[in-house]
Amino acid sequence: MTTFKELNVSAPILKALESMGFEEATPIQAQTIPHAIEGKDVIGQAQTGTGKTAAFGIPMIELFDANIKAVQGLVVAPTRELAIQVAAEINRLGKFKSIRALAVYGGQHMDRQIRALKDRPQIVVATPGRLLDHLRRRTIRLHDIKVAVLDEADEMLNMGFIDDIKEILNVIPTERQTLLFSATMPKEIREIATTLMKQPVEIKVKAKEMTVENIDQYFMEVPERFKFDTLTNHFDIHSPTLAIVFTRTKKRVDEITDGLQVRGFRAEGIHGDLTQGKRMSVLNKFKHGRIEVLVATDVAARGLDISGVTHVYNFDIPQDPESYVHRIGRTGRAGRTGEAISFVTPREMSHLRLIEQVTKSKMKRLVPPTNQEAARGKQQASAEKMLQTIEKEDLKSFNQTATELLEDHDSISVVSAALKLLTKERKDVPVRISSVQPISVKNVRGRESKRRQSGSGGKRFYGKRPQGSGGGRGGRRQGNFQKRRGRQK
Ligand SMILES: Nc1ncnc2c1ncn2[C@@H]1O[C@H](COP(=O)(O)OP(=O)(O)OP(=O)(O)O)[C@@H](O)[C@H]1O
Ligand SMILES: [Mg+2]
Repeated sequence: MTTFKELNVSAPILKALESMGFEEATPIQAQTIPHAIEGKDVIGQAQTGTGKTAAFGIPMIELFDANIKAVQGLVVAPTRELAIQVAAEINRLGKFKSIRALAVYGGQHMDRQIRALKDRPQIVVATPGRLLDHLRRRTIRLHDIKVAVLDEADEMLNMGFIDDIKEILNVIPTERQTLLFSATMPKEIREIATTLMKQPVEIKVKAKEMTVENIDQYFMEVPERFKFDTLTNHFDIHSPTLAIVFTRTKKRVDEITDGLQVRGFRAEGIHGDLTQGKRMSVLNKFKHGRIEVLVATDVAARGLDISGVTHVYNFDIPQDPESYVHRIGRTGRAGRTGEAISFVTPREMSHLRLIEQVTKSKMKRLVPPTNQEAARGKQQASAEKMLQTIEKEDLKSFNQTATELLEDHDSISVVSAALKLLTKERKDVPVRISSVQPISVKNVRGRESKRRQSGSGGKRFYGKRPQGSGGGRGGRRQGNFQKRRGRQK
């Protein structure tokens, strides 16, 4: 265990860390902060939710001068929401040293951003497209940059972003320090990365699996046409509190969201075709628990830190193993537990095995729940509500009526009626989700060989990915109830 003081972090940052409730450095922080403060280039790889943001945020704040009114640090992140989140975390860390970070991203008014940039924040956290816009309009100067960070580095250096990143890095002085972070770093990407760096120190927090061990991983073999009913049945049994449901296309995000709403779940979708205002409002609702299910493309797969996500569903299994790691990493963060459930069509079983192999993790098979089990699950949730009321509430004022009821009716009928009233009628409206091609190892190989022909020699496909994600949360109440009854999960 390493304290931040032992890492020679200065007083204003220690004060901020204390106010944030960070008591000890996480392993990636303990291992990277000293090298980064020394001025070394670093490639840092550690599992999802283990504090990589502060691992690059703290050294930047330490190295920068609040009196210099110029952008001294740049963080590039793949999505707008992530840029906003990273800037917010850096602002919390830098508060007592007056180091400010500004998020610069697409979908926001250019004028407003230009004005904010004129205030000369010390750190800019940007998405690549918008940053290039500013560079071309000369509304941002990157000449004083001392440290450049690629968060989600492997994503930033895949085929979809590499040219933008090179264009950005070309503008930054070569004596810069470059820091790269991600939970995944495929070998091919690591090779590209090192060409952009100066003798980087490579830090890989040793872990048996690429995924976090406090996420329980499951899969269900379920034909495409039964996926949606399986999802709502699972919700009924586990009553998720906050869940993300990841799916492959924007269209499916919309369809699943609509279907969930029709069936009475508080769900909203997020994907790249929505306005920035809508994306933010959906995410905020989810963060504050005003919706229980977030349906998403991979746009929400990387980096987002939403506390209390209990369940991640892969409604569609992701194309590549890295995407799997990042998607399920939206739960089980900062030492918490979580569950990940992946739906796999029979033809995709070999793809699931490939994901297990690459991530060195094992998913346990779950049998898809039946409608009867779902109906019973909902009753149990109601029973749990009743038990909690018995334990916590003062029921004296109801006693007289209860006694009268029991004089005329047997207790089973009275309790059954109470349960019926408490249990939400399931709106069994048929929902049709338009189907997609199953992913198969063959598909992936096809793309690989295309990539090899283009001379990249990669083992897997790292092209621009579809954006999306989703989620939900589930059943602590239910779990307690079942435990009391001594039932297995
Ligand atoms: N030393 C610490 N002590 C306690 N909490 C911490 C510490 N460092 C970071 N955290 C918290 O842990 C959570 C996860 O951190 P962060 O988002 O930086 O993870 P990450 O490694 O970047 O994950 P991902 O790979 O998903 O991007 C955040 O809520 C963060 O505030
Ligand atoms: Mg991160």
